[in-house]
Amino acid sequence: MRTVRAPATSANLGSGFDVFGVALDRPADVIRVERAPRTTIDVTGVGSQYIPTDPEKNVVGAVADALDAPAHIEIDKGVRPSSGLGSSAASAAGAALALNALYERGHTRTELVPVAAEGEAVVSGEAHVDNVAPALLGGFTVAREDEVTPVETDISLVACLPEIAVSTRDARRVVPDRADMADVVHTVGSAATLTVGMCRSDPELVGKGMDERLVTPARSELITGYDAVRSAALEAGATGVTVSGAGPSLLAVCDPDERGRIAAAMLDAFEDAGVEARAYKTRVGGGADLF
Ligand SMILES: Nc1ncnc2c1ncn2[C@@H]1O[C@H](COP(=O)(O)OP(=O)(O)O)[C@@H](O)[C@H]1O
Ligand SMILES: N[C@@H](CCOP(=O)(O)O)C(=O)O
Repeated sequence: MRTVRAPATSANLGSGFDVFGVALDRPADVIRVERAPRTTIDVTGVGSQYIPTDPEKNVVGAVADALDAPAHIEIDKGVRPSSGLGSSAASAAGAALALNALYERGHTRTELVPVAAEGEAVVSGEAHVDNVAPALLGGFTVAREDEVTPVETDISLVACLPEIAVSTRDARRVVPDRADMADVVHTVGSAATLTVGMCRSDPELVGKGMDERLVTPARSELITGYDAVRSAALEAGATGVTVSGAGPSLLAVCDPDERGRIAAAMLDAFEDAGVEARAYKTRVGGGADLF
């Protein structure tokens, strides 16, 4: 038997749609795998009632197929599904690392990124790697078609998850097909600023670099209370706030000591909008741990 703790992740960070991602030090899924003649799946934990156990429909089934590694797979969910916190990616990355060890396949973590992305294709229709890359490699990751670059960084965050479900598949449908050149130039400037901020562990630059006008405006409309919660976080000291992944979570960047105040302000603003929410005071963390 092998066990993996696989972290939540936050993709996009505003200006890096389908490119940027960070591993969060909490919450996380725990995946246990045991050799078996065919793949079977048990799911417990947060939101487990919404997660299929059919290997054709659960992300870990696609990962087991891709590695030719049938197993009994137990998933203890710490990352709620349809959260914008890489719930499906945590399970896919965790299963990839655990099954690779169980069957001694010998793949590196970097080689497991496209394997785990096969799981993402099951739920969102596309094998995007911006969540599975940080879930496996840790830190801040920049994903291109042909490679992923991980960067170690020390950045504090608050992730605020409202009791709203936004599926990644639905949130991809609202992304515009075309962009105005001025908005593209603005986004490139933001993405570059954010990248420098991550390399320097500078929350001011990271927060500034989240700003963009291509994808976030359409997606924020799917989140009740978004504008009020974002303003509350900025007033409480966040250096930048945006939609986490495809939503509905919001991600705020800040100094470590400001996390409590920002979390409270975001929860209050969601409550005023009639939405229950929970907040994670977190930071950019490491990749999945294999036990
Ligand atoms: N192991 C899994 N963990 C989480 N969600 C899963 C898993 N397997 C399949 N799913 C399905 O994936 C969808 C959630 O994925 P997604 O919409 O990408 O949300 P998130 O942003 O949290 O990753 C849900 O419909 C859920 O039932
Ligand atoms: N780049 C993807 C990221 C989806 O992240 P998730 O955590 O919401 O699954 C997108 O923006 O669609």
